[in-house]
Amino acid sequence: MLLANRSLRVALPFVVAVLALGVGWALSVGLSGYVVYLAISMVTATIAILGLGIVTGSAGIIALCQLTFGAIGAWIVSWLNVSHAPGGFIVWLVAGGIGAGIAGVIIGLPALRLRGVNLAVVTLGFAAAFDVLLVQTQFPGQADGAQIERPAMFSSDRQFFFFAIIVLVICALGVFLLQRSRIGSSWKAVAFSERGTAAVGQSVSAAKLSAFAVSAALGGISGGLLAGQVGIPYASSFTPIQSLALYILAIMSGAYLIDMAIFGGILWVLVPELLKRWGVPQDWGFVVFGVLGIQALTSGSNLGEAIRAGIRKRAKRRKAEAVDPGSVTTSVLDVFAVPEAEEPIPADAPPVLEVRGLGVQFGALKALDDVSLRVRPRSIMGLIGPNGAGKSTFVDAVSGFLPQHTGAVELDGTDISRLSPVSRARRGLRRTFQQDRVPPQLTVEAYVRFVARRALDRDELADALAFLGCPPPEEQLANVDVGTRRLIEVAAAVLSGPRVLILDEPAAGLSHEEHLQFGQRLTRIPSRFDTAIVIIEHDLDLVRTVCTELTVLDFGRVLAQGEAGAVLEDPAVVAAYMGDAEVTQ
Ligand SMILES: Nc1ncnc2c1ncn2[C@@H]1O[C@H](COP(=O)(O)OP(=O)(O)OP(=O)(O)O)[C@@H](O)[C@H]1O
Repeated sequence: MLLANRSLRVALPFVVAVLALGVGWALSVGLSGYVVYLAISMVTATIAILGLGIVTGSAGIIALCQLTFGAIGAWIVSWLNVSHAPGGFIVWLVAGGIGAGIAGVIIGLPALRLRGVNLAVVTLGFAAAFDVLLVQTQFPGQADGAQIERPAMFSSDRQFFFFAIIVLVICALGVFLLQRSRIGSSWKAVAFSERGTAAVGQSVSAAKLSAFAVSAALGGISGGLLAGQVGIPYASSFTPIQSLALYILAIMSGAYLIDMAIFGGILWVLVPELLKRWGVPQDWGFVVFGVLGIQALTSGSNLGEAIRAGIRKRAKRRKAEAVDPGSVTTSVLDVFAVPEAEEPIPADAPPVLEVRGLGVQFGALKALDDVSLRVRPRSIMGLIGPNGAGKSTFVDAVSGFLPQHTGAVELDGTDISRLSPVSRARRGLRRTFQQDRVPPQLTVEAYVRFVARRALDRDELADALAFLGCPPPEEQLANVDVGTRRLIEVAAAVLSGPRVLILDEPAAGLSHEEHLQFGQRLTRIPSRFDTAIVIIEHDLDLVRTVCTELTVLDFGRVLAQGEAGAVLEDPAVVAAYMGDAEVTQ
């Protein structure tokens, strides 16, 4: 049954693709000549919007030059056409996509450093500059009236429409599969938190540049198709203002969702066409798109998300009515029956993490001063201290987010002090954050697989989720409360098989009951998953229950260190905590 479900899930996109081809063919035969021409425009716009859906919708990067990539694709197709390059239109179209993809990487390079308005200016500036260049130099063959040769099998408008549908289906299927891959998860992760992305071993630059490349390649394919549609492309089809309007359509519709990209493509053609029929100048279409964009930006959501949220809400209500409340408790209790491979660690085993003389200075403030500690394999060390003691600074420095630190950090005897956060994470030093860094656009399963960075079978994944009291793999993270998301973050990090896992206040946001349960589960992680844990926690009850060893920081220095019980009774530690309102003794 499970196998049948899985096969169905794998086959479904391909079945939908074949059905879409069937519908496309029927439309190519059934629609009137004029509507067929409009429908080709709809398809080319949809492909460009699909690309925008990746860069803006998934990766959260502003890019206002999508039609410039279209112009690059059209230029390459025109040039190959006048050069009578071998392979014909289909090969030229692919070349246009690749050329635009390369341009996308080049334009994406500033995006590694720029954000928001600055990036908008750069991309719009590129669009404006390219537009001026195109108007001056024209497309190859434009002056001589050289028509672009369509593929022999798809030479009429009807046939070319079906060809455009085939291209759209291939692009949409590619985007669908990419969105569900590691690359797609990296786009959504980088949109939510760059630090969170780097901390799980994913290069932020690779995530951003791949989003730009794929998006621009789709823009190039769209432009190449448009060139084939019109025969002789003109710069007026690829102006910066049109790129802006397309961007607005993409954010308004939620174009990272394929159906909404198609909806955006339909609007792109339908609005000007309706205005034309009503005798209103077509440029008013930009005003309509502008109003829709303002509405989307002010509501903070998009049409696709709103529709899906409504559907999910109804499904959840129906599911809640059907669930037997007793069954949940049983599964949580079952988790504690899972046997663990307990191999004793020799007392003289070398530390997995050794920090020596760590120092961090912010201006005149010494946030960390000569901090040293050793974490033994499969141990749980608590890192505690009053507010502002330097705990989070310690985690940032050890995990590579504060490269200016002094002192040494060794993982399994290897000095990692000079490595980036990504490299440290890949070597098995994982961390979580005090703030929520779990991208809500992903499902629990997609997030866990992305963080784990290794092949996980479904049972292993479901087991670890249940072990930490997390929701099932198919649950959308947007539907999960922040406290539970922190647990999913821990489960995912644990499944990556880290040598050391540093948890920065992982129980924040959990109820008292969940807090206790979390503590119980935490004590079993080291032996079950063969990892050592360093936990920062304010709740000394939890610290007392789970930690074998403690390091206490105060004003950036180590105040006390050693066996947990003894450290908590140290008069200096008690004095440091006196009056700290957040501590519960
Ligand atoms: N980026 C920064 N620039 C300047 N000062 C900073 C910066 N980050 C932290 N600090 C300062 O360094 C000191 C240690 O801060 P840190 O956040 O590490 O403490 P903490 O023990 O984690 O506190 P809390 O328990 O409240 O999270 C504080 O005085 C803080 O104001």
